[in-house]
Amino acid sequence: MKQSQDDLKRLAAAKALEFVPENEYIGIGTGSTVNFFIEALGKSDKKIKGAVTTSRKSSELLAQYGIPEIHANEVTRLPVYFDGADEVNHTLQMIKGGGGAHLTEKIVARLSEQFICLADESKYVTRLGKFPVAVEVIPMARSMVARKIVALGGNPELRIGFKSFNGNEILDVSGLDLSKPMEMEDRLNQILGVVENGIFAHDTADLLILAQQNGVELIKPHI
Ligand SMILES: O=C(CO)[C@H](O)[C@H](O)COP(=O)(O)O
Repeated sequence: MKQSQDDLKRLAAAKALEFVPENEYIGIGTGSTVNFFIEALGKSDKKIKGAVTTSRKSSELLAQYGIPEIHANEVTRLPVYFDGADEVNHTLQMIKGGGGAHLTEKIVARLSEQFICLADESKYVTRLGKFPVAVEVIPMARSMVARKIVALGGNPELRIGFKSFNGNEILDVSGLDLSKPMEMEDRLNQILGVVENGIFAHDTADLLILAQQNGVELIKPHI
C-alpha cells in the first residue's frame, strides 16, 4: 500500500534517532517532519542533555516530552542539527522557510558541526526553485525590498497574518532563477531591509535521510 507523506516523514524521523548522540545538546529545527522527530525522540530511551530549538512550536513540543531546552547563546557548538526542508537538491543545498523559521534555523545550523536533513521523497529535486523562497524583511522596508526583488526577476507575495519569531514579515518569492543558488542567496541578503532568506546554499546539509516508498535512503552530497 502506498504510504502517505506523513508516513514517510515519520519514517525519516525514526531513522534520524540513530544519529542522535547521547549526553549532548543537539539542535532541532521546525516543521511537521521535525515534530515527528521530537515525538520519536521523546518516546525513545535516548538521553540527550537538551536541545536548542528554532521556534515556539518546537519548544512547546520539547516541553511536552520533557526534553530540556537550552538557549543558543549558552552553547558554543552543537554536534548535530536535525531539520526538514521544503526542497533539497543533490548537493544538499536546500530551500527552507515554509514555516517562516529560516533565520533561527540558519543560526542553529551554523552553530552545528553536522546538519542532518530529514525529508520525504517529494522534497528531493534536481533543481531548486519550484518552492517559493521565503524572505524575512523588516516591516518598514517591505515595499522597498519587494521592488528590488522584482528587479531580480522574482514575484514577491506577502505572507498574510504571519510574523516571524523576531516580529518581522515574510515575502514568499516565486520565479527567481536559482541556477546559481549561492549567488541568489547572497544577492537577496544584500538588499537593505532583508533579514535573511530561505536559500541554504552555503549552509548545506551533510546528510539527507530520505524516506521513499521503497525504504529510507541515506544520501551524502553529490558534488
Ligand atoms: O524550513 C522549515 C521551516 O521554516 C521546514 O523545515 C520546512 O518548511 C519543511 O517543513 P515540513 O517538515 O513541515 O514539510
